[in-house]
Amino acid sequence: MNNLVFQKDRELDLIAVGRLGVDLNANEIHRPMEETLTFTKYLGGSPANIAVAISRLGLKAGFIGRVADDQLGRFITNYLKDNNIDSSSVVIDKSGAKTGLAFTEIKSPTDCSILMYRSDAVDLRLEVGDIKEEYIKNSKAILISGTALAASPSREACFAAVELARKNKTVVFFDIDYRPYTWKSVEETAIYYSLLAEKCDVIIGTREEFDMLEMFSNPGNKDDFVTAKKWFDFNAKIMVIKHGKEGSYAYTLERDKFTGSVFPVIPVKTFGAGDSYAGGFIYGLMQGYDPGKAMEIGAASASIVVSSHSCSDAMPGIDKIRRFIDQYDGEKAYDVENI
Ligand SMILES: Nc1ncnc2c1ncn2[C@@H]1O[C@H](COP(=O)(O)OP(=O)(O)O)[C@@H](O)[C@H]1O
Ligand SMILES: O=C(O)C[C@@H](O)[C@H](O)C(=O)COP(=O)(O)O
Repeated sequence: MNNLVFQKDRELDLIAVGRLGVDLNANEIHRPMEETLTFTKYLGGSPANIAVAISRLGLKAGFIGRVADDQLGRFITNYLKDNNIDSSSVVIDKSGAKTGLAFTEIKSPTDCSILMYRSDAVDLRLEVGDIKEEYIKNSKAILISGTALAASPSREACFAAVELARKNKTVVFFDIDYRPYTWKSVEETAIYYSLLAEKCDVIIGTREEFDMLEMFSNPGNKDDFVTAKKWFDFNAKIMVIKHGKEGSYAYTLERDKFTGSVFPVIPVKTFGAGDSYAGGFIYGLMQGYDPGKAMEIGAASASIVVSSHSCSDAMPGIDKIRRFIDQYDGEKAYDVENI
């Protein structure tokens, strides 16, 4: 059981809001990108990955975002449709703005990096007019991915989506997803993130992300409980603070603390952990599980995804997650294709 109230009789379970992008993951792994010859193209963008996770877990996901009116935009919308994600609120942008690209470098299981191409990124063209109350009213929850706050008009569109969600009792999840290169300054980031966080029901972020968020209100704080309490004084009901492969903690408004399990693996690459974790965790909460059990599903999903080449395409269904938990046998490399 958990303290969230999801409205019944809504067609959609979760609407993700924000970035639809493309990941280009190096095929020749364990090499620097300078020497990479070929890449595989996948759907990318943190909220897009989470929408795929939710859909693979058997819930009905929708998306609010903008895609370019070109081949990559069509690749993205086709991928959403093929994955049973409602794309009726994905707007085809005619301004000439381009899809954000994430080139990934996999030098070793722990040394990975992302080279982003995001000038005039189309996802940040999302407008308030793209946010339809009827759509949000028809979903049990929405998820805002923090990068969508980096610039106008996408920033205002996110605030509008959250206001409409609150008005219609649609639960608001906020995944901080802080990508420094998208922002002008850390001060600007902290201010807008904090303003949005005040309005959200569940906030998910890493310890470092909360350090950024609290740079004015709690400078130097490293205590997760102090962080959680700050947001409980606004609207938060569940707070999740992640500590990489050390695991994660959830705090509830009722002052319960849950320690998330972690299934350490020797990964193929490090990225994709946060998105798969968020997808599994949200799924668990929507099943009515307590935060501890929901975090276990998120952690197992993350272990599967970091053991795979892609983020979106590797998102597992619940049976695969359960089989992984059953077969888990300590920190080693897992052939997750065959679980
Ligand atoms: N190498 C790993 N092996 C197994 N699980 C991992 C690994 N790295 C991360 N995870 C899982 O993914 C969760 C989220 O990872 P984290 O790195 O904190 O997120 P982010 O990708 O947003 O920085 C962790 O709490 C943990 O459960
Ligand atoms: O979010 C992006 O634009 C890139 C993602 O698709 C990428 O694969 C990634 O960085 C995943 O994020 P994480 O789950 O927080 O590691």
